Amino acid sequence: MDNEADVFYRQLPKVELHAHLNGSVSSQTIEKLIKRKPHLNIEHSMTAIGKGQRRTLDECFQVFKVIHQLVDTEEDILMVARDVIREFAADSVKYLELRSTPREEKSTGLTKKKYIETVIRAIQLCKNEGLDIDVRFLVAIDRRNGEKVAMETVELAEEFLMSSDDLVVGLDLSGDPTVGDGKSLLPALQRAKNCGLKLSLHLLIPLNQLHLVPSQLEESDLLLNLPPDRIGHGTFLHPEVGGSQSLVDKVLKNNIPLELCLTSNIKGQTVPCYTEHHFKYWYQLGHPSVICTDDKGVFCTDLSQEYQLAASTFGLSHEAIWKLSHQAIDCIFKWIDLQPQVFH
Ligand SMILES: CC(C)=CCNc1ncnc2c1ncn2[C@@H]1O[C@H](COP(=O)(O)O)[C@@H](O)[C@H]1O
Repeated sequence: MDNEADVFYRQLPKVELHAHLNGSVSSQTIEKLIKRKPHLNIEHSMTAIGKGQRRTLDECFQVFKVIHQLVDTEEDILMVARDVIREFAADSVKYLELRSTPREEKSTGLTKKKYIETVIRAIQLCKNEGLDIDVRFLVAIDRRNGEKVAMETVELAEEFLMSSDDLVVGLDLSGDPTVGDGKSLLPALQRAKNCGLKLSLHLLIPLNQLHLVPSQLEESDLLLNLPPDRIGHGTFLHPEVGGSQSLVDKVLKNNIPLELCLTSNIKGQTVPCYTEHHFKYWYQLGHPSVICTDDKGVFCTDLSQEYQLAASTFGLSHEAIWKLSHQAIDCIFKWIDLQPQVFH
């Protein structure tokens, strides 16, 4: 990215609302982690999906397991979070919401509480460095871990909502969509909502699952009834891709912004190609659709590149892209009390 058009995307003030911490680790940081843990015999090819490559959903989730092996101490989390924040700042991201699943690692003494505290410390250190970026945190629930862990995670998030000086703003529901039962997580999500945590929920079904698993459509319907404050991916909501008009109507009625991650969906094969990405459907409806990276490290991308891809795929002018990035800013004012001048 270095010609005049690229500079436009690079300099565009952007908002990143959907970034999983451990999926956002750059190759430079992975190199540092590999050096710290040579005994794991992890190669860089095991932690990223390169240009033109695609993986099954299951293979994508295996990649996260490899990265988790590399990031298992407080020091690792601190380094990873600081590097990720600096990289987003260097890409002119002015507001970043990181999300991450607190993990316990008995062998290193890491607890879920220390995990969250460490991410918060990284955010504060970056603030002290004077980086031009406002960073907030969503505590994530991995649906694989079931309802008990989900409820414990909500309780932990609730504690930090009170004590983190507005840095912890909400809760994310993520993880392999083919695993676990979203319905059983409803009480935890409802509790989160009741205590003032904002909810961003992954509604993501792989293409090859469509029509085969009606329970997943039912699950999405139930999750939409909460309703969430934002939707991650929303890959199958509209009727043309196996969803339904009633799902679409719920999203429209509640004006729930969508976090859309183009390259992630192509490389993870939940969408067949860029031109068929559901961005087009929601954008044409004029619905708040926020371009995001999902896992910039794993999918070898960044937010500038994702905006540029949206523009070239769907024929958007610089003016339209500017409006799109502004619409993303509007989405966050509903969540937090931010000074608008941050973006000027
Ligand atoms: C192909 C593909 C992975 C598509 C969509 N992307 C995702 N969908 C659902 N959960 C995710 C996705 N990307 C990352 N995650 C969640 O984020 C975790 C990694 O970040 P962290 O450890 O929470 O900091 C993964 O283990 C997974 O639970």
